[in-house]
Amino acid sequence: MDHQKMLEDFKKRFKISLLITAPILVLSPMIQSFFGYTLEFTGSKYLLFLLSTVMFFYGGWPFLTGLKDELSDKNPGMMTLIALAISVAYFYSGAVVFGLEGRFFFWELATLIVIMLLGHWIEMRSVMGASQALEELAKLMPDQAHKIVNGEVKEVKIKELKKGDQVLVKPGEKVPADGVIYEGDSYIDESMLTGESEPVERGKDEEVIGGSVNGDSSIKIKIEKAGEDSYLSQVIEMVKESQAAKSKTQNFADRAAFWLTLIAITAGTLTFGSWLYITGDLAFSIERMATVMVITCPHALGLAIPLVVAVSTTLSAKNGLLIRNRTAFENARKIDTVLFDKTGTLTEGEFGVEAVETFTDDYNKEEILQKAASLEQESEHPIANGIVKKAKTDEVELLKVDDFEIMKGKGVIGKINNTDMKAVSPGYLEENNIEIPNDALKEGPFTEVFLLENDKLVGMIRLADQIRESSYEVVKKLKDKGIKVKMLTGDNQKTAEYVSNELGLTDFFAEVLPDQKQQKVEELQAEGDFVAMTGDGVNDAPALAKADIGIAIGSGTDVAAETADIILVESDPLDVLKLIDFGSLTFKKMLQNLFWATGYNAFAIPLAAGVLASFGIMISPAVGAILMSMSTVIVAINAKLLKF
Ligand SMILES: Nc1ncnc2c1ncn2[C@@H]1O[C@H](COP(=O)(O)OP(=O)(O)OP(=O)(O)O)[C@@H](O)[C@H]1O
Ligand SMILES: [Cu+]
Repeated sequence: MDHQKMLEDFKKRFKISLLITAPILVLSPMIQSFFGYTLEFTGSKYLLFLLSTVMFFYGGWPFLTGLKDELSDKNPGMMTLIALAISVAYFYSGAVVFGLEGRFFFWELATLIVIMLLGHWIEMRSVMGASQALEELAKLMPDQAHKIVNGEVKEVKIKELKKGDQVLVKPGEKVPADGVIYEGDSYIDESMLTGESEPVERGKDEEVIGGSVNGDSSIKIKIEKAGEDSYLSQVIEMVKESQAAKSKTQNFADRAAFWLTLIAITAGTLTFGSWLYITGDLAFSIERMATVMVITCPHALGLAIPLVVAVSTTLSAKNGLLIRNRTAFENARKIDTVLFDKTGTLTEGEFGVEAVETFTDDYNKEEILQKAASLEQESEHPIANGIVKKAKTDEVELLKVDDFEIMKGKGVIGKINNTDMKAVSPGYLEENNIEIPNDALKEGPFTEVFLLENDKLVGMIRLADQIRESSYEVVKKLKDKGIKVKMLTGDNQKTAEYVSNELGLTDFFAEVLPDQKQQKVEELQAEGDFVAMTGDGVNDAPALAKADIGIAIGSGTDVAAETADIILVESDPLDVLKLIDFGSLTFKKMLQNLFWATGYNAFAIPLAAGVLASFGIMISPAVGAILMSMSTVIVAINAKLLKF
């Protein structure tokens, strides 16, 4: 049954049970003596029994079936407790009707069931409120889109959109799917998707995400990803998965709920035994036992963590933190070292060519660029992109390359006109004892690529990458928190040192080959550090997987960073701070909820057991039920109060 139906069911059962409770109260001897009237006629006690039977089976049904489910799962919990309590009350009273010495519990039974139903109904509403957060995400998608067919605008349902369709997005409307603008430009508000507070300007050939809100001018977009492939659908899917998966904290809470149930049954039985021994009053002892079982019901405990999870994962997703592994996220408070990848993480990862040099008379500068760019055509590396881009703007013709190969972390290799050519790092030159010309390596955010012909150095291209504006802030703030900030890069010592000094890093590791990054993480872990690794996810995958917390900086709509625990959608290193703060906050909420849910038993159980009976303080099973429902509602409200 889905939640909405269950909610309706509880409501109906509550109302009908409430109606049946009225005559039960009127017919109950105890109520009568309290109000000083007598209503007894032949068979009146059988009528009372009949009404209570209806009450027990109709009103108590959700709890009785719950008992069956829990026992067949071998996981006794709150339904078991409630079912036990009402069964004891019902069968004992029934026995009294048919001759056993004692008194009836019918009115207690009725009020207990009514309050339990009401409590679970209210609870469910709070619970649904908290878990509705995910539906809010789904609601970000509009229902309709204006598709452009042969120049005419046609209204279509979102579901009908396919890759390649052209749609018009009017001012103020939501973008219906992920796509690329082919006409117009506008400011796009992505705050609901990524947490980026300022609208961003997007023009021709730039990407827009489905669910974001168009600013004040019309744009036309060509759809790249619609339906299930769209960014938003993937995010929702991911949030669902991470909500369904259990974190360590969740497992702990589940175990605690199980133990609490056992404690409740034990405490109930002990209470029963003790009172029976002390007073010899069977009825009184049963009432105390039922109250203990009801009040100890671990309902709040069962919900303490899932409610926080529901709120937390959705809030994170809305703010551009996609959580794939919740245990890692909840561990964010433990981070004492953050390891950043350099290129594309601390720096923009967009290389511009600063200078082209030639070291021989056989080549002019343009030829150096031409050969290098030709080699780099096939590579996806940001350095390669920078070089190829420069060649294109300079309108340099690119040559055909044979036997192209990538030397990971070192450069590229290939044949041009049957001559071996390489574009490589300074590290490669050192390894092969090729002398690097004086002054070739310049101080600054520069990366040099050397061109070799038949292993002879012929030229060089110097590229520059910018340090991200926000890197300065994130390093400072992390250090203020007492967290060590280190950098890992495949780039050369000199560049790494420059960036490290600029940013004020704790430490850095340069010329680390892609397959050594993971080892570095291990080394730090061996020193006892709890390491968060932040990288762009492409060549950092093993290191991300190895780190205690792997954080991928996914650019734009790329959600597919498979090995990371957490993905930062905005590609902003500052989000690492948000992650640590929000992760710690989420964990704190969970602890608070666990405390509320378990701690309240410390006073509730003795109270219910009648420890204060000699002071005249004693609560009925129904009041016990009110208290137990209240503790659940408090837990739900506390979860809902979580703020990003
Ligand atoms: N396609 C390429 N062309 C030329 N040189 C390359 C190429 N790919 C890698 N290199 C050289 O190898 C070095 C290390 O590259 P690698 O991909 O391991 O690190 P990176 O991605 O540049 O830096 P980071 O580790 O900070 O992300 C580069 O700095 C560059 O000198
Ligand atoms: Cu409960």
